[in-house]
Amino acid sequence: MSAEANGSSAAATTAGGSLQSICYERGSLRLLDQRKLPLETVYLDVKDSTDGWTAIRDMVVRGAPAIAIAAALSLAVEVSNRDFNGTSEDASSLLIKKLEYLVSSRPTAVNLSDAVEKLRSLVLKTVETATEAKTVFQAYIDAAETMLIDDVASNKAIGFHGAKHLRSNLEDLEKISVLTHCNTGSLATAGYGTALGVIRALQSEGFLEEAFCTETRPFNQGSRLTAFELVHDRIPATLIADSAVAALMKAGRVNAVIVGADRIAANGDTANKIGTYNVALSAFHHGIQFYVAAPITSIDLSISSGEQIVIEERSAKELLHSDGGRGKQVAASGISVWNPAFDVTPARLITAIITEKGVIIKKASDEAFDIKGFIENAK
Ligand SMILES: CSC[C@@H](O)[C@@H](O)C(=O)COP(=O)(O)O
Repeated sequence: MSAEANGSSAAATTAGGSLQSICYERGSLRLLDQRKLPLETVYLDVKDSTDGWTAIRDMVVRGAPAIAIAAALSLAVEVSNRDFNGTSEDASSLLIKKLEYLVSSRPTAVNLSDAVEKLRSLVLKTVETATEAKTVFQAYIDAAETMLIDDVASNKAIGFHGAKHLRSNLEDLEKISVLTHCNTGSLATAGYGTALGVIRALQSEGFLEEAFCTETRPFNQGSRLTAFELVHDRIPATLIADSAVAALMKAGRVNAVIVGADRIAANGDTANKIGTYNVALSAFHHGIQFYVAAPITSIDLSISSGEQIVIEERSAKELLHSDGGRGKQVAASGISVWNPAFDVTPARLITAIITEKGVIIKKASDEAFDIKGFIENAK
């Protein structure tokens, strides 16, 4: 993976004005190094799946949809640029082996394993009729590129459904203030964002009073990335420490919470960035609506509850040192550390789940969601 320093913050902006963490054209993939934001805009060249795996594990690119797309495209670039003398079966085995490797980069977000499974099935289907390796590679590249395009459309639909739902649910308010946690914006997706996409939609409809973003320790996705996106889009916004959430709610300054998801179980239990559960408990105590905004690809119907979600644990250094592990030591030497990257918010604390197909709500008496039924009806 090679670094290409790119002097101005305009480098992280598309012609259309939205921030872009994944810059792709056939045969070339560059990822915005999110570890360096907001102070430096540096793109790293990703030449193959090994670079893709490293970029995901080391948090160059992060956020559930973005890591799935970056993984898929890193392999697309690898096969676009290589001379290959094998058969279609050889091409298929190579792709499947590399997909299995890519899925091992981070465990919690289901979007990555969902993308890998879809691409794997596509490769296996293609090889049934393809006689040449290049046909298998081409089918793979086309499918990976479609994932990039589809994600932006899906996020815009989440924004639309979310804003509509919140406007009707909070119709007695002229404008609302929304709290979010972690980063779920353009940087965490192919563009626009999920929870932050809903905030963008509320803002463009004139219904947003103010957005609050938490720091999201220890990696500071909120203070470094969400704050960066909110300032970039000129959305009225205030940064708070994670520990200020309850006080902010008690002061009556939040009307709704909207967060993203890394994996949603069939009953609606949701894994998201560590600290989300604290925010949900606080919202529940203060009678504030708590929404999850995520694409259908973040739903894992193979697990019945959040207890089955594997939670990634990250390096102690992220807590022991400042700047998410990249700065100087700030904790006492010798202390032991527990650093889970995600937690699970139980479905009973979640008001509704906003997807690109509409909003999943509970029956009044239910604590869980019927997500399977919703998806079947939405087909
Ligand atoms: C649209 S991104 C949704 C989630 O992936 C996001 O809220 C989150 O938890 C990201 O965690 P990260 O560790 O930064 O990858």
